[in-house]
Amino acid sequence: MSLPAEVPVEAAATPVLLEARDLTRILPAVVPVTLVKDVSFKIGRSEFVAITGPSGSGKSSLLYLLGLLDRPTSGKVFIGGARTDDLSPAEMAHMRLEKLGFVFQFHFLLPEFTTLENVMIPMQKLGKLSARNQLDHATTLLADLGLEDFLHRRPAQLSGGQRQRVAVARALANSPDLILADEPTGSLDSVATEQVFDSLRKIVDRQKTTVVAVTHDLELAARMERRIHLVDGRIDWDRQQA
Ligand SMILES: Nc1ncnc2c1ncn2[C@@H]1O[C@H](COP(=O)(O)OP(=O)(O)OP(=O)(O)O)[C@@H](O)[C@H]1O
Repeated sequence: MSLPAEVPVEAAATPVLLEARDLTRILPAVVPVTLVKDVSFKIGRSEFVAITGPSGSGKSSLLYLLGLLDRPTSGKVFIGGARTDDLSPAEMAHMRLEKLGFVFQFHFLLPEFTTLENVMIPMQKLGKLSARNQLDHATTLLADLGLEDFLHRRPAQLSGGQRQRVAVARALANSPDLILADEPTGSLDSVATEQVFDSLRKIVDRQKTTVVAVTHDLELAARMERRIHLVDGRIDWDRQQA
């Protein structure tokens, strides 16, 4: 069943953390390519939101705009009520480091570093914690995700699911308000998918972090509280789920 475009969801019960306002992204070319068109929504704190849609519908492009990895052609992204369109590239990078965490389909862990070191890297970059506290925080995050026995292993010595959970821990390193995940379970088997999904669920429930995840897995999408469905770069529908 297809609902009319941009069905409004109920007013968010929690304060708005992320707002997309009339986002459009067009790639300039001889024949311009529209990746995202007139997308608007508000996402509250500690919401767990799936972005779904057919291949090529603009899911990743939208996530890059929300994550300040790309700039819209028109429209704005607000994070914590603050506009982001007037930020310099350096300010955008700082906001990504401080407020956002990213999980991609492939883990992008640094192969020469251990699990602990990979999780500590974003903390070192932000420079807010002492070395001792970085170590303690990374150890706690990894233990929370069931990885306490793998702290000193390198990525090649871990399973796919373990690697992806390390990537989730790394995304949490600087206690972000928002985790953006692009097909976080896309390269995993069903057991590892379940483990990674549980990790994300824990983050939402325990730490009240907002998670927005692009997924092709409709069974997983059905287990998130809200689903935004894209078709041809536009919101086809946006629904709260039981
Ligand atoms: N650099 C680019 N140049 C030309 N077209 C592009 C570029 N990047 C994306 N596109 C096109 O924009 C559209 C949206 O791409 P996007 O990757 O956001 O879709 P998606 O929904 O994430 O797809 P998938 O589910 O297959 O990953 C697609 O038609 C894609 O081919």
